Amino acid sequence: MSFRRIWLIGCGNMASAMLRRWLDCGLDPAHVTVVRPSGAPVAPGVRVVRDVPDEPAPELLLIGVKPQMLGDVAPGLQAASTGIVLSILAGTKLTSLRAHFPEAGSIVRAMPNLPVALGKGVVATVSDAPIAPDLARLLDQLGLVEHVPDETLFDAVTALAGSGPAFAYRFVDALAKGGAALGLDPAQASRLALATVGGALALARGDGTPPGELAERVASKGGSTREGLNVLDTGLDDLVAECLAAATRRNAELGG
Ligand SMILES: NC(=O)C1=CN([C@@H]2O[C@H](COP(=O)(O)OP(=O)(O)OC[C@H]3O[C@@H](n4cnc5c(N)ncnc54)[C@H](OP(=O)(O)O)[C@@H]3O)[C@@H](O)[C@H]2O)C=CC1
Ligand SMILES: O=C(O)[C@@H]1CCC=N1
Repeated sequence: MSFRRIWLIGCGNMASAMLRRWLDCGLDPAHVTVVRPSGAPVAPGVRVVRDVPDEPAPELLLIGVKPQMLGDVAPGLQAASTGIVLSILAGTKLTSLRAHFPEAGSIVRAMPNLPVALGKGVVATVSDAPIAPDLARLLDQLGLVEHVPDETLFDAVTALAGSGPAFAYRFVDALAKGGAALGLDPAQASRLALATVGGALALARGDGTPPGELAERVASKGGSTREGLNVLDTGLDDLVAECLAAATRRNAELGG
């Protein structure tokens, strides 16, 4: 048995990426209702409404609005939140979610990232009860699922995995810009950067060799890669650590 009634409250960049994957994996669109102020269509067969329907509560209620909106939307969701509440809100803790949804059967906090649209994302979870098998199946379809039982680490997980795609895209852009600065055609440099990083990650994933070791394999002794790595090694680790710390701090602020 899988869920027959799933409501998504908000369907922006992140929730729509999750829904896209679930529909691709065979979720019946007739089982899905999206509540969004714009009423913008989502996918064929998915009901989209502007207001919370006056109907029996869904089995799964996904909260996909911005964290700052939670206080506005929660009062209108009391009757709708008696099943499983799944929150993807950055920063927002289980205790806060429980306060907003006191009647929820269970509350699951998940932190997905955009590649879930292709089933190649990451979803970190923490919950106030064991995750129901039907929900676990849906989450598994999104990519790597990591349970993070210590919720105090969730802001850091959000920085690394939730925001991580943005940081990775910045690196790809920097590679392309660097190539263009050396005279390559910018469009060609972008293609080269994306294909190079995509291929490098595919190799790392398939190979099982730690990325640090793979980097050493590219850097032939006395060769040019070493010269480049020497430059990165003067500050990349510190810069990325600062980047994650800044994002982690902001997640904590968003949580109030
Ligand atoms: N973007 C990402 O990569 C990630 C985001 N998240 C989390 O996902 C959540 C959403 O982020 P994101 O998708 O980027 O944001 P978006 O701005 O893309 O989407 C926000 C959604 O909220 C909807 N909305 C606004 N007000 C209401 C309301 N009153 N009732 C119902 N829906 C409403 C909007 O509706 P409409 O479309 O009609 O305007 C929109 O669909 C955040 O909490 C964020 O922390 C987590 C991990 C990664
Ligand atoms: O930027 C944000 O607030 C959210 C959290 C993780 C990714 N996007």
